[in-house]
Amino acid sequence: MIAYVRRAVADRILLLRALRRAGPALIVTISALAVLGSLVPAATALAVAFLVGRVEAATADAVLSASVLPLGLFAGVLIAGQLMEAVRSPLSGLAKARIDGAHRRHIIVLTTGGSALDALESPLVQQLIREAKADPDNWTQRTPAEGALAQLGLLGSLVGLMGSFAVLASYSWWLVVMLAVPLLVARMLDTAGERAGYRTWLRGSGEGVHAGKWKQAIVSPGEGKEARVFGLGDWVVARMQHHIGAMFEPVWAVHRRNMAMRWRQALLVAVPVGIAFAMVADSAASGFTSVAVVTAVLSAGASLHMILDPFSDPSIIGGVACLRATQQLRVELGGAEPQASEPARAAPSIPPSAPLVRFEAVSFTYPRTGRVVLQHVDLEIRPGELLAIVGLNGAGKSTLIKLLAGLYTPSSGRITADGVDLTRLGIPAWRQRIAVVFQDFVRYHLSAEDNVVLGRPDRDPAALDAAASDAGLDELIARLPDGWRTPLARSRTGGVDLSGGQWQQVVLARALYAVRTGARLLVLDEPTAHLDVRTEFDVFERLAAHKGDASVVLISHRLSTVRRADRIVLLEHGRIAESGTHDELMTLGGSYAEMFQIQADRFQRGFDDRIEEGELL
Ligand SMILES: Nc1ncnc2c1ncn2[C@@H]1O[C@H](COP(=O)(O)OP(=O)(O)OP(=O)(O)O)[C@@H](O)[C@H]1O
Repeated sequence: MIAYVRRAVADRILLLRALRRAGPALIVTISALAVLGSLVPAATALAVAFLVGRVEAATADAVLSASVLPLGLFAGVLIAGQLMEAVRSPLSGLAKARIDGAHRRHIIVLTTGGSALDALESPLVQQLIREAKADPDNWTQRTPAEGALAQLGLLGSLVGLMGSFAVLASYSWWLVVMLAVPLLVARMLDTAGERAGYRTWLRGSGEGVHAGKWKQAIVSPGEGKEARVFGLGDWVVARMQHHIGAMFEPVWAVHRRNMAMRWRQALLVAVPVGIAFAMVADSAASGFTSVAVVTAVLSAGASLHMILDPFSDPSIIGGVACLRATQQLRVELGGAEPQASEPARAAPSIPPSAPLVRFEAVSFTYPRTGRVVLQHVDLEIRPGELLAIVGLNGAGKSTLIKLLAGLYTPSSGRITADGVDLTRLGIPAWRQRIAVVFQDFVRYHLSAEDNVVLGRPDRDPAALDAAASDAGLDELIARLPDGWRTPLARSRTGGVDLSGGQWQQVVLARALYAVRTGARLLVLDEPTAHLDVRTEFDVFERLAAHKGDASVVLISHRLSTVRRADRIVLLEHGRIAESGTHDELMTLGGSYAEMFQIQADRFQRGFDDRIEEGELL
């Protein structure tokens, strides 16, 4: 019981703290309106009693004149109630936008801050993000603002409750106990039912994720293509319905059970109210109580039901769940309370030149897998060099890049830049120094300019044009209907769709723009996989010509392209098997030489020169 009360108090405090984000003036105004609004039922009861009393006391020909004042008061109370509600509604909307907006920003900062990628892959973290994101997918979810404002309404209700109790107590204190206790118990039962519904939804919310994926498979232009070509429409809809059913059937079952059990609450409310009203009426009939007092008591008793309604408000349950999930998410993602505006933490500064990067005995295992992907990797990326990393599928090339980008930390060993461990350097500072193009880069539905600049501070138009020209993107930009401002998605007004190769040019320009605006280590994970051999070669030449003094790490499956790199590293089963220039590796006659020969033969026979797993003897 003590634990229950303690938790209930903690929940209330959590909700009240969320209110701070709306600003004090707004909250004070909404609170005042809530308190005044909740006094309306008690004031109405008193006005009715006043009216009845005046009518009762008046002679037959003076009834009308005696009614004018109480009727005016009655109307005034009703109109004031309506006006307060009319003002409260938009103010609550404003508070909701402020509170939920700040909360969403908090979640974004939390999930994008630090090197949270490994944590983001955890099913628990994904579940917490779904709960905490304050962006309801369906009717069962609530936001912190909805909970916090409902909590405020509840405080108003408490004041209203006191008002109605005062009216009841003016007749008799036992009436207060007789009506209030069963009502509170009924509300507690309601709340327990609501909580059970919410918990059931939570357990099945993963099904909602699957349903969302199937929905996307139909409506998104990219995935929708396959659904149409293969005639998958009905099948996809059936899958979607299956998951929606799996999510909501148990929730409906709880709600059905809640409704079936509502007779308990009905009895709890109806029996004492019936008895109390009968006793008050009997007292009036016996002449012990005036009709006016009886009217006031009956009205106040009836209004209790209305006032107590918010006690089981699902918004409070949902809002608390959202905030609790946020607290847990913060713990899972590293504990510290992130501040978007917080200045980058003091870190050893790195010079504006290309860094000397060292992998020192780095081993890595993806969380929750147990499989070692990189084993004791010792690797140096020298300032200004063009280093190529090659290897068969699954050798660990992309993993090495993710470690370099600070998306994961080594399971053992360390990575240093100019002798400073990346973890000491601070990942945000390090990320300003490197630009990475991933194999599965994101095609943002933004303008061409935003796709290239992408989050780098201080937009530099000259660097933008220069990067486009370096990447061979300038001709395409000139042909776009609105130049740099054209959205790169046909689903956007005036937008266009680019081919796979054109997208790679955009992404290459993104990397070169980063180099022109401060990055000194450019990392490219198969940036040219969609390009034909000649175009890839051109891109590589451009890169070598325009990288300036930046270092470049390039992953490619096409050995004909990487042969011009300063150094080539062959990764095999997570270990560096060979390292040297193209000529050195060919002389060595190892796996690299064998792969190169196979690709060259294929190319001469008219095939693409990429090599896949299984082709090596
Ligand atoms: N997020 C992840 N969680 C668990 N395992 C992963 C994850 N990403 C990659 N792996 C595993 O790590 C191994 C190395 O993958 P990686 O993507 O680094 O290889 P790669 O050399 O880049 O391959 P490819 O040439 O096909 O891109 C693979 O066995 C892969 O299944």
